[in-house]
Amino acid sequence: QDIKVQPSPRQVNVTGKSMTIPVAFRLVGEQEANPHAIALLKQFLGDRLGTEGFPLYVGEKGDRAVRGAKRLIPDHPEGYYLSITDKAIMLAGNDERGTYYAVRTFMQLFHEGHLPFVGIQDYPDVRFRGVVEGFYGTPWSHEARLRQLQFYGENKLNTYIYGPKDDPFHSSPNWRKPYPAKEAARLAELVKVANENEVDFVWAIHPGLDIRWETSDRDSLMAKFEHMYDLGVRSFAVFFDDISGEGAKADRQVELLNYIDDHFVQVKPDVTPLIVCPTEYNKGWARPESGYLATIGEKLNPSVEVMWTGDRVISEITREGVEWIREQIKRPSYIWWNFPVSDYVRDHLLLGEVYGNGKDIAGSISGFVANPMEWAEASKLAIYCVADYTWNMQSYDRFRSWYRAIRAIMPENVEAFTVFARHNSDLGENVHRFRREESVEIQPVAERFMKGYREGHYDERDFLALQDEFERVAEAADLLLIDRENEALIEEITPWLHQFKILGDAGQEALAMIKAGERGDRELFLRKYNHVKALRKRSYELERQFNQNPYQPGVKTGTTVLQPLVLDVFTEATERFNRQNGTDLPLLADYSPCKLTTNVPQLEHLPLQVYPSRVHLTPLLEVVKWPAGGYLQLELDDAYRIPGTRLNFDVKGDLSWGVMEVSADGETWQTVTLTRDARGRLNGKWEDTPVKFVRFTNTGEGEQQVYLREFYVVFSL
Ligand SMILES: CCCCNC1=N[C@@H]2[C@@H](O)[C@H](O)[C@@H](CO)O[C@@H]2S1
Repeated sequence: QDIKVQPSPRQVNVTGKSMTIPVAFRLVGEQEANPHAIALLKQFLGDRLGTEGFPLYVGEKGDRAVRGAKRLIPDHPEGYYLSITDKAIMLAGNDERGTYYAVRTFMQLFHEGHLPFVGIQDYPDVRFRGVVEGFYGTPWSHEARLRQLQFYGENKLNTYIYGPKDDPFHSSPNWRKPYPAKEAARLAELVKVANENEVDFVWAIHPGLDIRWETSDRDSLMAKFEHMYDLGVRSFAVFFDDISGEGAKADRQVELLNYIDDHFVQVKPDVTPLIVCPTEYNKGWARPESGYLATIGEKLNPSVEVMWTGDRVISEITREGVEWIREQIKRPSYIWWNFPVSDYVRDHLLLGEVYGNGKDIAGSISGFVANPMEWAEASKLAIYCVADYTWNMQSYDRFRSWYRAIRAIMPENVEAFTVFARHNSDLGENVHRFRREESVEIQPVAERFMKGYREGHYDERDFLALQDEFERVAEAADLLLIDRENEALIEEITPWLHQFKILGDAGQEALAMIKAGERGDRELFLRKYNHVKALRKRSYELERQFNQNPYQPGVKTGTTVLQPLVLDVFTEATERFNRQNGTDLPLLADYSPCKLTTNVPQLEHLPLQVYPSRVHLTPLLEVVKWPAGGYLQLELDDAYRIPGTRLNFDVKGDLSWGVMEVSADGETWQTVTLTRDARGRLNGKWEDTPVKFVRFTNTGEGEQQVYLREFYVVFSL
């Protein structure tokens, strides 16, 4: 039978024969083998493991128990040789972690009472593989992290980087302080569980927002690392990302990092290489004239790992891209891949396939860690696929891996979760312009059907296929809402499941409008029309109630194909009904009363949040580089007696470099004085004249670096 092992092993030799599972195994090598591997084996085999029975040899290269396999063990970090014959079983690691991985693979070979006779030689493509908890938003809970570490052990991921932006002891101002006892105990427990799962727990510090380049702060940082070392941490990172000003200076950063490397990492016997997040962390932001990367490349100790997100903040990792950065930093880069992170599209779940990264990049990278969603369980889909991809790139198959991930995470509801994940994978319009495929199978059917329907002749088979898909959507939502196999996951995605149910119902009812219209059954048409409008309203109310946050509040699902299809069918059917019956049934308003124009590159595609009386700009997480002459303008669909504008550029110093203006016609502008309120936000008010345009311009001499925390216009009370 074909061997199903996750991640896909490199070299598998099957004989096609197998044996029934022995009732007892005689363990040989317990004293010398990796204790975590032995513990895992004991936990898995239970009382079948003892001093009698079928021989089971376990150990690392050089151990007596696996002496016979010496030249068969791959000479690669974390590599292993596994063999099952009618004589014995051999689990031989090239190092301690390799032995652990051999056990993990062995556990997956048990199948319906049989063990296949097989020889496996296996090792990972990428040295450091795993997850960086580096997103903005609610940090993962302690329980979620424990489940994650277990999941990484199961999937041969060896790295978890702890760096949640919103943890005050990771970032400013409390990075200087030790953790309080309760948090410290939890971190110590995470380190212990990480070790049991052969995962390096990397603790990251984010000092750049307020670090002073003096020995006092350097000593504070060293003391904090010692504190973390005492908690059991043996892997460390320093994040200099998303900062501006003093903390962003390359030579200062390098001086500090080399000091830490020389006086901490290199002197401790058991600390893994230091990892750094540079300030210029993607090619889009790299400024050769700044010399930042050149300084890193030339002066930073070669043993320090340098992270990189690719050509842009959110981007696919290509061979060309990693070879470019390797030239700059004079070492392989340690990839921080910003997927499935959704802190810039918080109303979406990213459950789609992992694709777009090169299969030929292993030679130019030292690490590959995924930055996940704040939804820990939902992120496992992508993390599973990243484990497969980074272990064995050449054999990676994006669909096979995704499908296996679904089976691993929701074994009792594979079909329902597949339907749900299929339609919750794209991000919608976003500031990074990063998009993912969604509803791939049904998309051509939807497109062909709408075209046919508009031209007056659609294919009934398409109609039925769409009806069937919407039925499956509704069914999947209900099946998953009552699922108990992974309650933590269901709890995370429940708002989206409710939205998904509404979508499934609305799709079926919109299609029923078509049939009622064709039959001239006015009463039935009106029933379906009213039902769809009611569903739409429920959907809006759900958006207002769940997942509220200052960035992208609400709950979006099926936004790329299914939602637009419901709207198109509803609109077309209603317009036809109105023409045939001389009625004026209103359509579903989906307009936006406001347009954004700007010449500030990072703001060009910023989505707007429209509320009944306000228009919000989506706040940005990153530093915005605002060039001289750069402007941001909101144009409303009409002139409103706007009572005011509020903006909150989180900058040190004043905003004298900028001016806020309003206009009724886009020709004559009047300046608005900005006053700062108690929370440091700037409010603009003007006398009571109609306004259609609001703009803010950098009228100063040079580029300004700001955090765009809040910019909204109130246009009716
Ligand atoms: C080289 C690695 C540094 C990456 N640092 C980043 N910081 C931000 C993260 O906290 C966010 O989650 C990510 C996505 O919005 O964007 C950037 S990516």
